[in-house]
Amino acid sequence: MQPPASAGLFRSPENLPWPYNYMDYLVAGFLVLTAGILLRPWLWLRLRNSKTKDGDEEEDNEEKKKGMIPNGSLGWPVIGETLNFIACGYSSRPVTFMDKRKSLYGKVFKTNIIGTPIIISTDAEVNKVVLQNHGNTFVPAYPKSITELLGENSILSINGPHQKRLHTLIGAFLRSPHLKDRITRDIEASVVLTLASWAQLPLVHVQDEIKKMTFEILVKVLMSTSPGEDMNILKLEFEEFIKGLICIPIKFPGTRLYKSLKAKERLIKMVKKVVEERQVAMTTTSPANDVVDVLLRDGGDSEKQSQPSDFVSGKIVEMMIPGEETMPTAMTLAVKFLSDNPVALAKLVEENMEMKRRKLELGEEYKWTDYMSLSFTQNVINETLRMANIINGVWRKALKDVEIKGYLIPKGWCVLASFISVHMDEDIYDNPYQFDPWRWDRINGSANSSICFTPFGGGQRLCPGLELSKLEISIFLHHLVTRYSWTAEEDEIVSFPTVKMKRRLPIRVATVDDSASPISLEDH
Ligand code: HEM
Repeated sequence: MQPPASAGLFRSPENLPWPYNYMDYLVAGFLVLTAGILLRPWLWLRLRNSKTKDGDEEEDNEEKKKGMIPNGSLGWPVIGETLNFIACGYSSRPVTFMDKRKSLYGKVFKTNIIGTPIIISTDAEVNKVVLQNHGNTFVPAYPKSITELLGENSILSINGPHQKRLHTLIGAFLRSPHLKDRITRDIEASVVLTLASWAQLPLVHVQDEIKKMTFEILVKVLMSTSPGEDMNILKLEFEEFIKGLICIPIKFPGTRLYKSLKAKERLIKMVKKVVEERQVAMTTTSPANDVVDVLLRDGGDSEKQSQPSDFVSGKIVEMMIPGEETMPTAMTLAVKFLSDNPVALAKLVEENMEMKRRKLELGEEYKWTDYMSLSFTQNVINETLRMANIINGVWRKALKDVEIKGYLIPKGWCVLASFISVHMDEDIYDNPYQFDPWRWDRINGSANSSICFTPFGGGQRLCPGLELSKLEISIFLHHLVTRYSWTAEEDEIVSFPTVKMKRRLPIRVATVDDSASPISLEDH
């Protein structure tokens, strides 16, 4: 019998026996194997969630007892719903991905992104539970490139008592009035100089120009290094290092990940030099001046031992990551939203000019508490953070089966607690796409305000830089609006892979009031 003309994946060249030649078997075998491997997670997900007629009754009951895996679609094999997720991220409304599924399946739904089963929560109460756990139920889940670059013991990925201890230690320092008193002067100096330089330029790309300033402030807080040659090298190495945070996780000479790991080594070496010098001159009598001091002194009382310099240098480099990108983005977007909302800007100018006049009359310099007492300015900052969604949610992995509000999150699955969905939910915020700083006068103090507003996360991993960030933005806005005016060119926000201005927010700055001020360039 002859094979049909189309039979065989590779047609037998001559008279090899029917049905197929050895190449056909090889290729068919390969395809079956590949399909098997690729389909496995998808099939597993289907099976895990389906209630088959002949399914194990005991397991079925157990599932009922524990709640149900949320509804949703797992999309295509392997790629799941990744393409749609990314496409929405690139659009002007990244929350569309969530909104569409929320209307189909409810506030908590399942999906599959890059072959990973994920439960996405757009429910503020579920998010609260995910954030609040103590590291024994949910652990941070980052892409492989990030875990490689952070290392196993990074402050961003460790769990349990060690994380709690470090978090408390660093948080207490960053919130301390001693730091805020001291750092206010440094922030003012950087802001005043930066803004003065902007007024000299024909066009300022806020997103780029602001980065230098926020990095300098961050490094001052972490290790007291002042602007200069070392700072410039540190910044260059850091930029090289973070380029690898989102990349293909392949590590050999020439790859992005490899270059970033090398930059991290050089960065740690530079920081270590500062740490070792500090170790020699260390006293414990005066309050800690920076995070290096805090970490070196840790354990001084109870264990009578300082942390080794390797450990401290590693932590300092890791702490540059969460502060470096978020701060400039928050300030850039504040400028953007104010440019688009002249009424809010006028109110902001009024409040800040009023404080400036008062301080001048009293002949006092600003205290950090003055900046933080400006209620409309704080409203502007909250509204910016709500709409900006710089960290649009946090990813966690479940260490065991967990039930929240009747939803089962199975062991091994990822959960995305979506902050952006809550921040842009019209049932929570009326006209969520409208920049309305006045809304915070209505919201503040209401029952759900804290769980529905989480730009800094919450629970065990609540951002320890929260208060410092707000202080820094307040100082920046104060000096911007009391001394300068600006016109912004057309630009739009993009949200993927991180929040950015498409054209880096070009503005033209003009000096409106260089008269006497509690702060002047000469002070610095
Ligand atoms: C507008 C600015 C900022 C935003 C929106 C922001 C947001 C966040 C969020 C959402 C988290 C929680 C991540 C999670 O739960 O996995 C976080 C954690 C963290 N942030 Fe910030 N952050 C900002 C500025 C800063 C600054 C200036 C610093 C440093 C001085 C900082 C240091 C940290 C650290 C160390 C963590 C990890 C805490 C832990 O896991 O224990 N952040 N931040």
